[in-house]
Amino acid sequence: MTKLHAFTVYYVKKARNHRWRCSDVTFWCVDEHLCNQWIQALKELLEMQKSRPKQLLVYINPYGGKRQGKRIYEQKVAPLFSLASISTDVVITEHANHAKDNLFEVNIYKYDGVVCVGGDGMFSEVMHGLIGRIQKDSGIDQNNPKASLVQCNIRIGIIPAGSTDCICYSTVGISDPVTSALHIIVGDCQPLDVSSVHHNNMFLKYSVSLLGYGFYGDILKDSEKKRWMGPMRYDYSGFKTFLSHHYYEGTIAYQPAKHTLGSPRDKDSCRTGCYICKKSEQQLAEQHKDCGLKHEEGEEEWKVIKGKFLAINAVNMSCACPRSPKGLSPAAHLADGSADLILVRKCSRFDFLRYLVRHTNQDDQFDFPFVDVYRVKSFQFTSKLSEDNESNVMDIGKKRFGQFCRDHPACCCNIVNSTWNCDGETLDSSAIEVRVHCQLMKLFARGIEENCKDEAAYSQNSAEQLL
Ligand SMILES: CCCCCCCCCCCCC/C=C/[C@@H](O)[C@H](COP(=O)(O)O)NC(=O)CCCCC
Ligand SMILES: Nc1ncnc2c1ncn2[C@@H]1O[C@H](COP(=O)(O)OP(=O)(O)O)[C@@H](O)[C@H]1O
Ligand SMILES: [Ca+2]
Repeated sequence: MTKLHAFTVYYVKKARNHRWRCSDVTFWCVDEHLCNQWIQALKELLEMQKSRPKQLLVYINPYGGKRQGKRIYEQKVAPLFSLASISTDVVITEHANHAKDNLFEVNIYKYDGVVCVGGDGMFSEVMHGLIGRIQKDSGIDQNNPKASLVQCNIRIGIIPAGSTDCICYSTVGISDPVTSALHIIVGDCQPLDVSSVHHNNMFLKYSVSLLGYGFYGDILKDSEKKRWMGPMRYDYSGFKTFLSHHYYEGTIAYQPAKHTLGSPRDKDSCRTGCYICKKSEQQLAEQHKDCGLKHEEGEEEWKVIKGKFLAINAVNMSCACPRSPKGLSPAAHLADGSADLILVRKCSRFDFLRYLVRHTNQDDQFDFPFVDVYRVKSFQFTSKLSEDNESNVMDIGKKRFGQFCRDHPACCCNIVNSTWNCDGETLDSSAIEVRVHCQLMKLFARGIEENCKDEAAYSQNSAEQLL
């Protein structure tokens, strides 16, 4: 009998709904020399793909979402990394801020990327560690709201194992650990806008997805006490917050994003290879070339809006997630240097419910007289309460009354502050200054791909990426 020689090629197979799977094909050959030539040629081809990571630093939050992070990583992700010859240093976090603090201590420059296994909160922690570390190493003071921050070129990979997983869903199109692991292995790169949040020249946080005051801030504050419920806590607190129907009075000042081509009411969404984000990338490169001539932001116009709001949401991306597959702002861009500022004014409970329901169907959620949306590059918010406090017109009795009303479910009074929800973390201050930093960081992702039209297209694409 003739002796057969063989080698197996592992590759990415694209399935429905942006899901990727690892598949394999084995080649048989009678000629051993020919077989080895094939193996050598394939290895050389893979070696030429410089964007593929070889060494990764992995942080796992064992308590995120349904507490499955460790199992998901060990069973679904680690075997794929090992198949792709990626070496890893794995840290299972022991407390909040473990990953962030660790990123200030380790030699991050020896890694091709950092992977976080968890939800948006865990991603936020890793992002703060990386961006903070790069600024520290570059001598940039994060407390200066006008500082030009240094871009972070170490990519972050997200293995979704949290409660909302909006950043993963909005950049990949699905919350699926295997799909995300494969995007990391093939070395995808998706730049991402990051907003910096300051209060009185003091750095508070960075945000990449939702910065929400009012409705989403109140949901988060209430849901933190119910962490034991897992992802369901958001449904419980969402329902409770909807019933409480609190509105908040305040002033917003914003600078429109004039540099970008799109608008929040566009019908087209940001997709892989988005030309609007590419244009912003070119503008950024030009700005870096002649940084001395950079337009001073302070000189550009500010628009001011005062009012009573049920929700103030600033989103750097669509914020699509399994709860709302089109997101809070379906036409927001991942990397155009702008955020969409959504103002939901005081309205009836019924109208607010109609607004919320439109996040789950095809109808336009901005087509309401009480909803306004602006594409901005920076904004500031001051609540009526802090304005009053500053001008000393607030007496202690009024403050006490505020506390009383907040705890009273039937009362929608407006003399207490809400909390800012910053990518799932609460902020201590209600008065904030926000500035969008175009493409400050990068993810192992490629944005959401246009849907394949038919089965033939699936099989055509399937052999595209070898592992
Ligand atoms: C009548 C049905 C109405 C349903 C409306 C649903 C609209 C949902 C929009 C959700 C936007 C989510 C934006 C992302 C926020 C996350 O950063 C944050 C933290 O995530 P994680 O760390 O993974 O827990 N999640 C939230 O703030 C939860 C919002 C829940 C809203 C119900
Ligand atoms: N070992 C740990 N124990 C407690 N909290 C942690 C731990 N590791 C990370 N965290 C914190 O948990 C928070 C939520 O994590 P995340 O993974 O986003 O889960 P979820 O999506 O369920 O909120 C993050 O802000 C992170 O700082
Ligand atoms: Ca953006």
